[in-house]
Amino acid sequence: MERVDHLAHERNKSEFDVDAMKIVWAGSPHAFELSDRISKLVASDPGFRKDNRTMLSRKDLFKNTLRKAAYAWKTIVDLHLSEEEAAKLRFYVDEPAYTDLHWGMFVPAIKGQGTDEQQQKWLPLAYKMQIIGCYAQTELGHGSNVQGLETTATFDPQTDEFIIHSPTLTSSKWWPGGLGKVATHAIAYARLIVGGRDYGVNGFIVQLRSLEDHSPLPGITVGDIGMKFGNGAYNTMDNGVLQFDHVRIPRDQMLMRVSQVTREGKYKQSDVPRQLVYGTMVYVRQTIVADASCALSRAVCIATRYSAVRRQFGSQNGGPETQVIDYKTQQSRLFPLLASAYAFRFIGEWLKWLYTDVTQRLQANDFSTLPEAHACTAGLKSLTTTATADGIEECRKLCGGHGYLCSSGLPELFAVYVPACTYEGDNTVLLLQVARFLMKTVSQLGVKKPVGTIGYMTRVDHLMQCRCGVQRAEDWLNPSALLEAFEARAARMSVACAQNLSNFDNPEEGFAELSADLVEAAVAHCQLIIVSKFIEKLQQEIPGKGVKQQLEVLCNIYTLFLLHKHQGDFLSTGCITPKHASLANDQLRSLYSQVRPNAIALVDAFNYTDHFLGSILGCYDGNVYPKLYEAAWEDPLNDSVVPDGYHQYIRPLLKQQIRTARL
Ligand SMILES: CC/C=C\C/C=C\C/C=C\C/C=C\C/C=C\CCCC(=O)SCCNC(=O)CCNC(=O)[C@H](O)C(C)(C)COP(=O)(O)OP(=O)(O)OC[C@H]1O[C@@H](n2cnc3c(N)ncnc32)[C@H](O)[C@@H]1OP(=O)(O)O
Ligand SMILES: Cc1cc2nc3c(=O)[nH]c(=O)nc-3n(C[C@H](O)[C@H](O)[C@H](O)COP(=O)(O)OP(=O)(O)OC[C@H]3O[C@@H](n4cnc5c(N)ncnc54)[C@H](O)[C@@H]3O)c2cc1C
Repeated sequence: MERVDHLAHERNKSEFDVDAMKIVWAGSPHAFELSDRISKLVASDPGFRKDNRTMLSRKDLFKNTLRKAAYAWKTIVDLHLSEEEAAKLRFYVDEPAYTDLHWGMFVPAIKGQGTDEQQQKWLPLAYKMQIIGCYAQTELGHGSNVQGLETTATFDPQTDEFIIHSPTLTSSKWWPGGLGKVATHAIAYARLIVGGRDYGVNGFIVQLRSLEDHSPLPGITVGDIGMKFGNGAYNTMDNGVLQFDHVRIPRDQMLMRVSQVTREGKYKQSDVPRQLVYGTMVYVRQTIVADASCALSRAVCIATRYSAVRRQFGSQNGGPETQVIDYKTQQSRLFPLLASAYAFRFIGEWLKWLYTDVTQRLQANDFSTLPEAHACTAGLKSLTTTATADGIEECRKLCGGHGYLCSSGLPELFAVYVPACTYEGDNTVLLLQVARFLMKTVSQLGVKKPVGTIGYMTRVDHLMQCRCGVQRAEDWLNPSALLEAFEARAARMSVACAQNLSNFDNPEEGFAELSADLVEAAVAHCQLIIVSKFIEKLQQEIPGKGVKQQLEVLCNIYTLFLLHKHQGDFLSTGCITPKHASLANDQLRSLYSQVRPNAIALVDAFNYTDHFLGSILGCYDGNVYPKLYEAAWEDPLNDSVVPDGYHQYIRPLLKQQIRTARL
């Protein structure tokens, strides 16, 4: 049967080269080819079907995930996929699994915190999946406060071993993914105790389960922590609980890049900063930022395609009703999210560069950029995950009632994504880290020259008093005007916090009291980073007809939308006047009209297969209604016309004979 493209008229309207935009989105021709090939491979393989996930019981769901993970591994081995191809394959399989933590945290923790010998011993086993690892840091009583962890690792010089122990209920490890039912090993974080002295938290490689029959080793109590938010969703993951009862491990299973314990029981600190114990979190926060654009673009693709298909009101003389994408309110909710998806794509790319740079510097014993890398990864993780989680939910609402159906793909996407606001650092806690970095920067102005993402602070005197030069709406398209407004707002908010802090005798008390303002200053700083990197990206040559122009429109939408949303900050700090705010709003409306004819092509540029999108509302051909209708009949509840339970619970009701005065 011939397939009709219900969105063809939309695709014909586009004013730019979609294939060239696909390459910009992917990052390079190589990245595009890789992504395109692997996504099609996964989509065409029935072994990776995922349309029944929300209907399965937890046990069936979990077993199905185990099957898929094993099948993915077999595919990787059989096809001799490279590391890069294998990672893409896992991404397109699109099912949270223990493998995320094995490859995403266990392996990086050994690479980042293990000595050369430890890497040589453990990495080959992990690469071949002869051991499966997880990252066991969080405990029942402490997640954010890593220094408050209670698990102990006490050195026993008699046997040259550490004794890993959970002294209290609250010291039980709680949350690690992959731990509950699968991992054979953990990087467990514990307080290092040597000669009766507490040297703080360190990582240890601990075997949890037998490699023969998978039973927990002596002294290990381990299990799953139970159902989480949403059907399907993150319940494919076995987040676990773990208690140690005096478990002994050899001394060389302490990760010893940052500090060491000798055979004689001497504690030694390397000349690398102690904060490198937190290095895996910096790495994963960076990957989470890169991943945010994937989740947001997916939701935006669904909502944009469906908004072009859906019609409500406005029929003239029996003609077609209005496509909901043509309503200005729909555009003002949807297009900033489309622009954010692109903005997050580019900030993810930049953060990857920053992370690579800091890693190379660390290898050369240059630790100078570590605080900035920590602040950037923490702040951008917080900003992008909050905006993405909120954005997915907004996309659900943009799809009206049908967005609430699991077959829209949006409920599951939201349920899988929303814990990103919590894991790898609660988003507020992370913004407070950024605020500390900003306050330190302001307090050292004149002593230490701010560089990198805080380089704008060198012009603090100018930024504290500059006036916005915008006179007409179009002036807001000038990148310098936009940048200066964002820099001035960030600088003024930080300086105001620093001044207020100086009124407190005890700085920590002041920090706690002013923490809500500090979080807002941190948000302003992080938004400035995203805006400035988007603008920088557009200063490069970007090939393809009309591609750069579309990206300029999106960059302006992203920036002016933020200015509109946070106009309270801009007005109260005197960076702009109400007139400037009103002109920005006029310009924003004009930009929405410019993006409208290109909206479908801009989401096509994500190059998502229907399999990956997992959404009837977002399907490429826009043939939504027949697919929704068919899918309804496939629900197990429709297996029989008369439901199970009719004879027990419905018929007796209908047949009851109640004699009361009223009836
Ligand atoms: C897993 C990935 C899989 C696949 C990859 C593919 C895609 C990825 C996309 C998605 C991921 C998908 C699935 C993953 C799912 C779940 C994984 C979740 C895993 C976890 O959650 S692991 C547990 C994470 N836990 C946390 O994040 C805890 C948060 N808390 C902290 O980080 C810290 O405790 C703190 C920073 C909040 C405070 O610590 P502190 O009290 O010790 O610090 P101080 O405030 O006193 O600071 C001291 C000093 O150190 C500096 N600092 C702090 N942290 C760091 C750091 N990380 N790096 C460098 N420096 C750091 C701080 O600035 C201070 O410096 P100063 O100069 O002294 O001021
Ligand atoms: C799905 C999922 C997967 C996870 N996977 C892993 C894993 O693989 N390995 C692992 O080790 N951990 C994992 N975690 C745990 C995760 O890292 C922690 O939950 C996270 O770091 C937050 O810590 P918490 O739960 O202690 O939150 P809390 O710190 O208890 O936060 C509760 C509230 O207190 C606020 N708060 C806390 N401290 C402050 C402060 N100083 N100032 C102001 N407000 C504050 C927070 O903003 C929040 O609103 C996972 C969690 C989830 C949800």
